[in-house]
Amino acid sequence: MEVGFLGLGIMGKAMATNLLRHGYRVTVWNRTTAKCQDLVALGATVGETPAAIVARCRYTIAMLSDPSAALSVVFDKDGVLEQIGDGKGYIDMSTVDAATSSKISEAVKLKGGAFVEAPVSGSKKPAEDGQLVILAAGDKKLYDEMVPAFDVLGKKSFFLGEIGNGAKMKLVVNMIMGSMMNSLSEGLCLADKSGLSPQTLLDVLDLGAIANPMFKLKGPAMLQGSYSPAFPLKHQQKDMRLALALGDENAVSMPVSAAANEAFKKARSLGLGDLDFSAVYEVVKGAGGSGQA
Ligand SMILES: NC(=O)C1=CN([C@@H]2O[C@H](COP(=O)(O)OP(=O)(O)OC[C@H]3O[C@@H](n4cnc5c(N)ncnc54)[C@H](OP(=O)(O)O)[C@@H]3O)[C@@H](O)[C@H]2O)C=CC1
Ligand SMILES: O=CC(=O)O
Repeated sequence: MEVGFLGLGIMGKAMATNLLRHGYRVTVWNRTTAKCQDLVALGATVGETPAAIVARCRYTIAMLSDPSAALSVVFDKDGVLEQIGDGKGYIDMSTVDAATSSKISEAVKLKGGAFVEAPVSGSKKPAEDGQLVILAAGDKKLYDEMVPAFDVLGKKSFFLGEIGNGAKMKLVVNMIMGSMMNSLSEGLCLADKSGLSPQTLLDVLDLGAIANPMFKLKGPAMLQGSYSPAFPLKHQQKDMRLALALGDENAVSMPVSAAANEAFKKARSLGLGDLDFSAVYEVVKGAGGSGQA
């Protein structure tokens, strides 16, 4: 099966690599062309533009940073829309809001193509290991056709119905994750400032009812001040922002998430946006260290 792949960032590179390793023929495009080279070494072909990829491939997957990138790759010159049509499927796995997804879906359908949104839960390592959780919605026939590829990329796919439901589910999940990361950061700080060992706190957490893979994976690195990006902080803040907008639309009060978003915004303003989202710990530590008891 031949698949086009747009966007070779942290996630896209790992996902396209998995498809190649499982025997898919993959044609890749990335805005910064140099990032295609590692994939070419693994057997990928390079397409010159998103439109050229869609012209060549029956199915094209995108994994792009945010709503503006997702829209640009579809609607701009040499974009997906120029070549999408009957018999072609477009699958956007980026984390965006439901309105962005709906706009893309409507445009693709108007041209006779099929569209599935399929954001993923799981970071760089799950992407490398084919262990993502796929939150799909939209055209059910296209979804069914994509299941073999989703099975390569992930450990479980959910089909959530109409367009927008995948985007919303992903935003709810990441809103919870962002709040949890802030809570962990505050806990590590409080342990430290009150004379406890933060490492012992991690050990205690790991044995109790709130043990989770994120605390286990990120906690020790945070204590080392090591924030090599698996999930860039700027993307986590984008997800908090979009989740809060979903809360606005639905009149859901989310003070915990709003506070977490402020911490991520502060981290971005300090130039930490390209680090892992766990770098929000630096902001919390800074606040805790202000000496205002
Ligand atoms: N990293 C993670 O742990 C996870 C991320 N996600 C989501 O997946 C998506 C990708 O994340 P990730 O791979 O980490 O992000 P990266 O920042 O590593 O990659 C972003 C990709 O988007 C491309 N891009 C950005 N702006 C544009 C634009 N205007 N036009 C065309 N291409 C553009 C980049 O191209 P270029 O190389 O030229 O900059 C790059 O290929 C995001 O929506 C993120 O929220 C979901 C689950 C986990
Ligand atoms: O979106 C990030 C993730 O880890 O999932």
